[in-house]
Amino acid sequence: MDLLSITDPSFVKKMNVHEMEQLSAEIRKFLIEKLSVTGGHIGPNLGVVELTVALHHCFTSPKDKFLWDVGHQSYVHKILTGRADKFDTLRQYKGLCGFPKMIESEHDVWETGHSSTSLSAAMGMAIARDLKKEDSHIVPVIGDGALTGGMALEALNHIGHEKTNMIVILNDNEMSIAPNVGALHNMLGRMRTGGKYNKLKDELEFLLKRIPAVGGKVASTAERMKDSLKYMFVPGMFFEEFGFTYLGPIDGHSFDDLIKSLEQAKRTEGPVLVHVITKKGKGYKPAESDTVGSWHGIGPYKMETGDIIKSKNEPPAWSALVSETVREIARTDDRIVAITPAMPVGSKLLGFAEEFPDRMFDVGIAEQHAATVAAGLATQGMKPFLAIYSTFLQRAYDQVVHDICRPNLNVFIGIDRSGLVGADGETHQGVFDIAFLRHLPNMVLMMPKDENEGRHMVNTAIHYNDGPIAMRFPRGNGLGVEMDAEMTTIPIGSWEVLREGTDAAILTFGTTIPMALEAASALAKRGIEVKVVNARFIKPLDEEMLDELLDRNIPVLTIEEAVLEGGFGSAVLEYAHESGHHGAVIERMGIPDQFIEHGSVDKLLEEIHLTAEEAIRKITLLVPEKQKKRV
Ligand SMILES: Cc1ncc(C[n+]2csc(CCOP(=O)(O)OP(=O)(O)O)c2C)c(N)n1
Ligand SMILES: CC(=O)[C@@H](O)[C@H](O)COP(=O)(O)O
Ligand SMILES: [Mg+2]
Repeated sequence: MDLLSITDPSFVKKMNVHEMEQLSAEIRKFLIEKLSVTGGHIGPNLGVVELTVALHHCFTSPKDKFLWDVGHQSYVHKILTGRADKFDTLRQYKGLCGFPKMIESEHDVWETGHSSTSLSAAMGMAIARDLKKEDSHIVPVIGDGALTGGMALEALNHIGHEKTNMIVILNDNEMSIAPNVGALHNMLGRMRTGGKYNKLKDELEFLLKRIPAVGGKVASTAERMKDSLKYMFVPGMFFEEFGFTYLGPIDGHSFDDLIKSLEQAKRTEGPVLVHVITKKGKGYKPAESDTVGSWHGIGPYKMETGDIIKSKNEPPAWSALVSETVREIARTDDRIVAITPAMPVGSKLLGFAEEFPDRMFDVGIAEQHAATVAAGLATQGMKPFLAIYSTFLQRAYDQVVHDICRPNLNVFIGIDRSGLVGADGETHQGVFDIAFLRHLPNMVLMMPKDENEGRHMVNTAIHYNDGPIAMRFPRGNGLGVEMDAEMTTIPIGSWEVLREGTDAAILTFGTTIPMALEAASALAKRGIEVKVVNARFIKPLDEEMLDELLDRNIPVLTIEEAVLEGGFGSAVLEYAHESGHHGAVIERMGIPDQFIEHGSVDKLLEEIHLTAEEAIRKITLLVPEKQKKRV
């Protein structure tokens, strides 16, 4: 069928198994073709084609509510709900979002992007349904990786206690981004093979009943022992213990299995968990054979070969630069321990893990746990390196406050993907970390201007022993600058003058430095001399340099690729006020008070006027006498 002609998913309900198999083949082909051009989360989506088709066959969306945990695997759902025609714009500016988006469709009932929220939201919807005496199925789909998120456990605990009608689909493909980790994962592994338990039980009963006279009695005892037998083979029946009816494990690519189990789940009172076994990347060899996690989320690729299309000799990715520098220092400093909450691939920690297998911990999707493990390590004189995306650090805010800053522990937080990340959009922009870290006592927060300064900053952080220190760095590659042979340390709280000027000053750091220098050189052509300062320490400020600037009463423009509210510019305003510079002329540029959607970073910067042109405009207005002289 023509996927582009789909307007709503009701057609799936009338399909037989053969037709659904055909539809699945077409969807797979469509995804492989489209994503070879746009990039995206190809692996997760190829793994849930049959599952998603079966869900739309057995349930009636949006009356029945599908919640896609993390949401990166919702492309098939988007195709079946009339959005196939938008896939050429996937994750692009004003295009199709890569995650569920209520504004796109009534079939997207819950927005995700951050992991492990679906069960809690589903519980909220189920409680509302029951209070309003409505009749619908609430069907969260959660992956084995997302299940390692603490919120999921909190939700299981509540749902099982309330015995709320809900059908949880556990999409188990043994992968998080990288191979999944943890005791939960191991337990699921035993459950996956647990299917043998049922066969073993039948064989045992059959044999026992053949023993003349006593056999029957023994068989019935064995029947009574069934649960303990089950306990022997299916560890703890974890979900049943939580009050769920456990169905599975079933083949997530077999419509017979899927439909039988989903229909049984619909007839079952109380919370049900259907354990569905799928293969990530199913149907596309390069993705299906991926055991590392490279095909979880990917850029454009050559469809025929699976070769990733990448521009040649790029400078190193920031994540690799930071993690490899930590690895280099770790060779002579055995205090260093690296911790990642399920992002070993994105944080480029596989090399560190290979060289120091005892000193790298992937704790699963458990940012709160990761932060407090780091704190615990620091109490014992170790030097933990918490490698974490800015957006996911939001999950561990209280642990940073309560367990790291308050006791003033020597934790080094590498805040990756700081600033706009682009295609992942609203849920992933790393723009809040300055605002939620700057106000924490004892916290040092810095951002390097390029990868050479980044190496010196990592070295500074490792050798800083006066409490928590965080270095934020962007998604993507460095500037390709020359690297110093030797690593040094940078004095904490010291800024750097990049360009002299007497008419105005721009204070900025990291990714917005090139734009500031561009603005300054354009203004110089108009006779306006602008000082550009690398304000590489967001906390503490370089008060000496700031005093010198403010004492000269020259206008100051702060620029940051982070939210304005409570950001670096706010810190400068606060300082000017508190230091008695009440007449200071200070303007700010940064992320406005709104969520920034998906699109290329350049396009997003343009949309929010975080550009050299805007800096020029603001500075020109700030130095009117120079402007008049021009006329
Ligand atoms: C709070 C949070 N931490 C980390 C991530 C990054 N992340 C996105 S998908 C993913 C793995 C999810 O694994 P699973 O739920 O099993 O889904 P699958 O990709 O296997 O379908 C991770 C760690 C995230 N989205 N949210
Ligand atoms: C869905 C999710 O949260 C991750 O897959 C995320 O998209 C990874 O981001 P990077 O591509 O920046 O590593
Ligand atoms: Mg998984």
